[in-house]
Amino acid sequence: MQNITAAIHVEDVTVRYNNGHIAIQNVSFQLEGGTICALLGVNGGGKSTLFKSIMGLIRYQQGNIQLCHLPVEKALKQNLISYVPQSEDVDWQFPVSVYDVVMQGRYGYMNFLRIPTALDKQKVQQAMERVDIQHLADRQIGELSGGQKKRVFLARALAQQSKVILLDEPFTGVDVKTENAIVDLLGQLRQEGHLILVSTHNLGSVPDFCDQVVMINRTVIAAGSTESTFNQHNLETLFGGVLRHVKLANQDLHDDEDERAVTVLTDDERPAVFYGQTKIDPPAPIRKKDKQEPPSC
Ligand SMILES: Nc1ncnc2c1ncn2[C@@H]1O[C@H](COP(=O)(O)OP(=O)(O)OP(=O)(O)O)[C@@H](O)[C@H]1O
Repeated sequence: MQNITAAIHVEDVTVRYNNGHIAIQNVSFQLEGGTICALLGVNGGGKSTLFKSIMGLIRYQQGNIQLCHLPVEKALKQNLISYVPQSEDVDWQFPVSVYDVVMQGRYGYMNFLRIPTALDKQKVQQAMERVDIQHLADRQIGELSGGQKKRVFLARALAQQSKVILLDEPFTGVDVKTENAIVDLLGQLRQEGHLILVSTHNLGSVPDFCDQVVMINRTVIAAGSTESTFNQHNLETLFGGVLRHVKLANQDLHDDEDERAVTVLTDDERPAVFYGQTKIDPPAPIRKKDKQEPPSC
């Protein structure tokens, strides 16, 4: 157990659901510890399916997955991997307290009677404090806000002390403060040698906190360091269009010379600005007295 290092090896994995739909096909990539990797893709691109395959929750028809250089089943038994699911995948009506949910992270260390030891209680307390939810310990999970629920599941992952952490859209529905707190926490976990795979639709923050990127649309479109992979070509291939105002690893993608996505329609003195099909807040109207007169000669 001492020499085990965080790693995910996915090799040529294909998942076909019972209705015949192939959700992911020939997916391959490798990640090592001390890394935060963004998993990016369109809705329905196969991100959750990939997470569930890595967690051993669904079967794949082809290929192989190894966690920390072990078969998935063994890695799960050794508590080497934890999973923060999408909110939609959780039954919030289930009558269980915040403390109990975080304690679930310790189940793998208990025998079948599931009686927590002093160490289990200590780890749960520490995990709740680390994400600042200790004051919510006795609350029912279903009573919490979206951001609080996310933090509860993060605390469960922390209590589990796993080497690999999968997070399925942790930033959906959370405020900026909570998002920043989660990003800070992930940075600390990376420093501690954990491997974090995080799916997100929040492209703007990817270069700020992720050092690796895997782009998936049924199969892997691109994978590698953020610097070499999170670029305009790959993003446009992945999302099938023109992207604007996304901060790339080394530069800003915005380019006013590119007329494909930005249309400025002059409406009297108040221009309307569109990014693709989306109208954004127009700039302040140009007041006549602000207008510069051409220099007189
Ligand atoms: N249980 C299922 N049975 C059949 N098809 C499924 C099942 N779950 C997902 N799918 C299909 O597999 C594809 C991939 O779904 P998945 O949930 O993995 O995508 P995703 O990338 O996580 O999407 P999102 O960004 O919307 O969460 C989709 O076309 C979806 O409709």
